[in-house]
Amino acid sequence: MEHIPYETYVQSADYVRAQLDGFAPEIGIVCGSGLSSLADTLEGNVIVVKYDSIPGFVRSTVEGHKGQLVFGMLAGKRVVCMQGRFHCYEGYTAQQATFPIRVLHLIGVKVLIVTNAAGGINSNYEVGDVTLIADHLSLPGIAGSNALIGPNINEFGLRFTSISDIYTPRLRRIAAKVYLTHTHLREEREFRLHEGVYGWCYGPCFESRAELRALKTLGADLAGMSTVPETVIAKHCGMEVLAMSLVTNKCVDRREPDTIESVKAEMAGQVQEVVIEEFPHHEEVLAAAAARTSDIQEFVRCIVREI
Ligand SMILES: O=P(O)(O)O[C@@H]1C[C@H](O)[C@@H](CO)O1
Ligand code: HPA
Repeated sequence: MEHIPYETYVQSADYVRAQLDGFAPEIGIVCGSGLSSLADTLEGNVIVVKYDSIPGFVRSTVEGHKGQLVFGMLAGKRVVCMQGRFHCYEGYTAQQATFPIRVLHLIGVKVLIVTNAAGGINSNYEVGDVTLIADHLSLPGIAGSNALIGPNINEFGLRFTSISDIYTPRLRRIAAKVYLTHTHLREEREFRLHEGVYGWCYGPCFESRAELRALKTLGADLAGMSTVPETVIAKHCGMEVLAMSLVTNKCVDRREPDTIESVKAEMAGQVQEVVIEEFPHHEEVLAAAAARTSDIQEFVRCIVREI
């Protein structure tokens, strides 16, 4: 794996800063699949910097991820939105995928809000619900895919970083309070908020039934293909982190019916019940995100106001 040296991040940050005419964002927002329009709500003198112009940035290859940084004001705060993120399943190393996060840190971002689309493993979760991420389960991380692998860059943080409080309690409390005090979000818009554990899966396959059962047993409420490398890198360089998932589909973890038993029953002339199950696909993810995008925009705007 090729190590990205500190100087490359600095060069990239210098380039981005030079486009900003003195604007210094304090809050960064990563827009998940289908949630790019969060950036459309920025106000003031909005500045757009395309990823393909920034040294060190790779290319966004996934539909629903535009590939640009958008700078502007949100609820009175200076903000930068990542309209599109990089995923390891696109063939990028965790360091390449998280490169922008360190660049945001270098240009002054102190708080990172990460959004994503995820599958609901927890059977109480419905499509359209939002979950504050309280913790994550990173099987790839445990097994050796961690964005911090390689020489430590001391300028960013410690070799051994505790991630016990990676999802900053102060920010989760703000988000919870916003939710509980904005009755119209809960009542008129039927916006349900949970708090749960995000299970990072490498992708790009959606998970098998057995994998989902294993994730559930291990304590994951959600399955997703992003976020964890970004939040680990953000924590390493001292940012406060708030992460939330939009549940875009329900995960099917039911066992496959036993083929031998069903063929036996068929041969004995018994009529078989046909169970039609909906498996996830990316179009469904984008559609579910589009349906909730304005509520999430409002939720994030209210949170940003309180930070
Ligand atoms: O970037 P996020 O995590 O929001 O996107 C999810 C995971 C895959 O990229 C995609 C699957 O539909 O949505
Ligand atoms: N699994 C993994 N990632 C996802 C899913 C899912 O079901 N839905 C959206 N992103």
